[in-house]
This record gives sequence, C-alpha cells and structure tokens, in this order.
Amino acid sequence: MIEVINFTKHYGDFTAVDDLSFSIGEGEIFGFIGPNGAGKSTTIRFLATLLRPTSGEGRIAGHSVTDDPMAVRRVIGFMPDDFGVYDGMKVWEFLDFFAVAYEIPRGVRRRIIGEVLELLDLSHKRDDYVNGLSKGMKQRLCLAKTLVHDPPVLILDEPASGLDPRARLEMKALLMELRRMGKTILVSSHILSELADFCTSIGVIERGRLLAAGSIRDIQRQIRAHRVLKVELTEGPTDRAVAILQDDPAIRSVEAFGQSVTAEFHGVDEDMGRLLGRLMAAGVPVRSFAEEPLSLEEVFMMITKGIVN
Ligand SMILES: Nc1ncnc2c1ncn2[C@@H]1O[C@H](COP(=O)(O)OP(=O)(O)OP(=O)(O)O)[C@@H](O)[C@H]1O
Repeated sequence: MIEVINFTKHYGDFTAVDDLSFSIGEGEIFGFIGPNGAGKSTTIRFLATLLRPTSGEGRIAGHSVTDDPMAVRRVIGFMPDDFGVYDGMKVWEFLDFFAVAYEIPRGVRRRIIGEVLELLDLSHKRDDYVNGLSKGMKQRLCLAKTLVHDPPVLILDEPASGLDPRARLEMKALLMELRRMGKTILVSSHILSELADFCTSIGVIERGRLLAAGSIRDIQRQIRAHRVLKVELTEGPTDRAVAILQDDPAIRSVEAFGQSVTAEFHGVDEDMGRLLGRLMAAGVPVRSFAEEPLSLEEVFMMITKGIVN
C-alpha cells in the first residue's frame, strides 16, 4: 500500500534522508521510529506530496507520489506534526473546511462530519472554538480531519507527541480502531513504547538511514543471535526445571530467579514443544512457558548508536 524506493533528500550539502527504501502492506500499522532529527518528517512530507525528493520514488496505493500527487492526496489522510488552524474557527467549521477541499458534496458533509466527530468522541465539542480545545482534543481533531474523505491510508506524524498519558492511551485506542476499520497506517514517533504493542511492523531510522525494518519479531531475531526462553513455575524450587533445561542440546545457559527460569535457546520451534513436554512429564509445575520478546526499547538501543539528539 505504501512504498518508498531509494528516497534521498538533500538540503544544500546536508543529507537529511539517504537512500531509504521500505514498504508497508495493506492493513498494517507501521511504526516509523527514530530520534529527533532522524528524517521521519522529511520522509512523511515526501509521502504526503509536500516535499520533492532529491532522488527516489514513492507510491501509495499504486499512485506515484511525484508524478500523480493529486491521486495520492485522494487516498491519504495526513496529520502533520505541527497543527495550524485559523483563528476563530469552530470544530465543525474546521472539518467542513477540509471536507470542501476534498470536494465532498454539500448534501453529505454534515452527516460525514457528524460521523467523524462521533468516532473521535468530539461530538460535544462541535460548536467550540478550535483554539480553546485542550492539546489532546486538538490532536484528536487533527486526526478527525484526516478521515473526512475516508482515505484507505493514514500518514500520521507524531500524533501522540505532547499528550499526557491518558490522552496517549486514547490516541492508541483510536489508531487500533482505525486499523480494525481497514486503514493502512504509517505512524511516526520517537517514543518507542507508544508504538510497541500495536504496530504490526516497524522501521527504525537514524541520521537519514534505515537501520532495520520488518515485523518486530523479525527485527528481534536479526538482533539477537539466540532466543530467550522463560519458564515460570507456580510453586516450589526451580532445581528440577533448571536440570532438565541444562541437560537439553537446544539450551546453552540457564539462570533461575525466584519462580522463574530463563534459558538461552538455540533450537527450532519444535524444540520448544519438546522441552515443554519434558518439563511436564517430569511433573514440573509450569505456570507459563514462552519465548521472551525483546522490548522495543532494547531493540532501539541496540540498533541506533544514539548519535542524533
Ligand atoms: N527545510 C530544511 N532545511 C534544512 N534542513 C532541514 C530542513 N528540514 C529538515 N532539515 C533537517 O533534516 C534532518 C531531518 O529532519 P526531520 O524533521 O525529517 O527529522 P525527524 O526525524 O522528523 O525529527 P523530529 O522528531 O525532531 O521531528 C534534521 O537534521 C533537520 O534539521
């Protein structure tokens, strides 16, 4: 649904984005992660047809970003990182302004605006002035305006930036709802935990270069030479579990802490099942048995070198 092909952007002598390529499939939520100044907004503005590339290509729903920007604008909803609004505009007027710009006929505009306000839980603010809204509500309104023409693709530049924890959670719930509605979503952030638990894939960018892209699971695999297995017991000493794991050819090292045992796993998926079978057969009271995922923070720290601030 979204393709970036060898995108490069120079500002004078400075290379903001360097030969970036990635693609996002239909129905995905792609988390575009990188520290400040990494090149996220530059890439996003290119995809939103607002910035010409020095070289490279972008395609959205099959339309070329550079050759057919009008077609691209019809299929995307774009939320910029800076939200500008004219003074003295009410919430419904703001949405109506965009609806007119998208050539939505007068007869259906009122209904569509009502639906979008409802979805974003802003119906009660319909007649309020935009400038009087809280930051969280402004962000929601900005998301609302990306939806008025019902685009299949949403491109959102730091939609949760500057929000308090509650408003962040609300924003996350909204993005998940939009995905359920079938939207393909690119969402950027420099805060990993914002994206960790609901993105289907991520791309990590630093100093204009893509350091890793793919599903979180694949990236974790690329980074970690081995997998980590965590077994938690309901009760009793961990000695038996430790002995069984240590004795297994798929395991290299084992550590026990409280009721849990962590092991460095070098086998294939079938070995996991076999190991669980061995523990159960030996009567070890297993409460949970699972591969321990890397946190996105860990992934990020391992991939980036922290050069950009
Ligand atoms: N118009 C411009 N002229 C010169 N340099 C620019 C311009 N726009 C961006 N840059 C530089 O390009 C680099 C990438 O900027 P960009 O805004 O894409 O980063 P970002 O990852 O979105 O960061 P942030 O999270 O701070 O928004 C930065 O070093 C920035 O200073």
